[in-house]
Amino acid sequence: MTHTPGLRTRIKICGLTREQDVDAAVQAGTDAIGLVLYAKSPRHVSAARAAELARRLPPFVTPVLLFVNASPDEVRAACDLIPAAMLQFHGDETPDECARAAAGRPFLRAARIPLDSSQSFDLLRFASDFSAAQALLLDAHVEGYGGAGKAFDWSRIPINVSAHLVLSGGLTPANVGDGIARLGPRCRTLAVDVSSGVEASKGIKDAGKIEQFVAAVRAADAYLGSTRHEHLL
Ligand SMILES: O=C(O)c1ccccc1NCC(=O)[C@H](O)[C@H](O)COP(=O)(O)O
Repeated sequence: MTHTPGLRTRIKICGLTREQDVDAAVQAGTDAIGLVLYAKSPRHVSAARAAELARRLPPFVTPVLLFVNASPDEVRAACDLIPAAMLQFHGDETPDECARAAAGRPFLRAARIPLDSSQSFDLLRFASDFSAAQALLLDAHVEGYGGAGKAFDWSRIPINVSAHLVLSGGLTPANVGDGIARLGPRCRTLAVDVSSGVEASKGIKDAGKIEQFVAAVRAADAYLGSTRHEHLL
């Protein structure tokens, strides 16, 4: 199975810190929001604050708790406050460390693709190592681990990744459609994840940009769906 144009591309908005931004993301029709539980991030929220924000979510919008090299105890304590959460491991965690910290909960594993194309990255090997992950989140390898608004070279993704992928890193309303068109056919299902591209400043989202981002994803899905129908005629 690949991410055929009939499938809706799922949308995650990451790095929310304010109630009005959670409401804007929900209102725009996103599928998930990311809450950064990494103390060094400018978008950091405490587990208690993440729980407050997650409480605003209606059913079927998933809170995703983002960790960087956190201990299993830290992860468990946050999950106790937000039992419906999915997890995102965005640091240097090994497959065993992810499994131990997740303790059976669904998780995303960030694959940090080097910006310098002379540095190799074996995504197929990574996918095999992290086969317990529900999806691989593709991001640029940046200082500070993520949320830098930098896009990696999408042509580095192999043609056939038999994994569920989340494309992230430097997405904006202007380039997300191109990303969907290029990566959708290479994976099982595709979601997109954005932080900087819908912000007014770090941790402060812009409701208008969120709307534009969601509209661009929907337009790409509709366009790809219609071109597929043309092929079938
Ligand atoms: O947002 C952060 O500050 C952050 C810090 C450390 C690890 C990950 C972080 N964010 C990850 C994300 O927001 C997204 O998953 C992804 O990196 C997209 O970010 P952006 O390029 O800013 O759209």
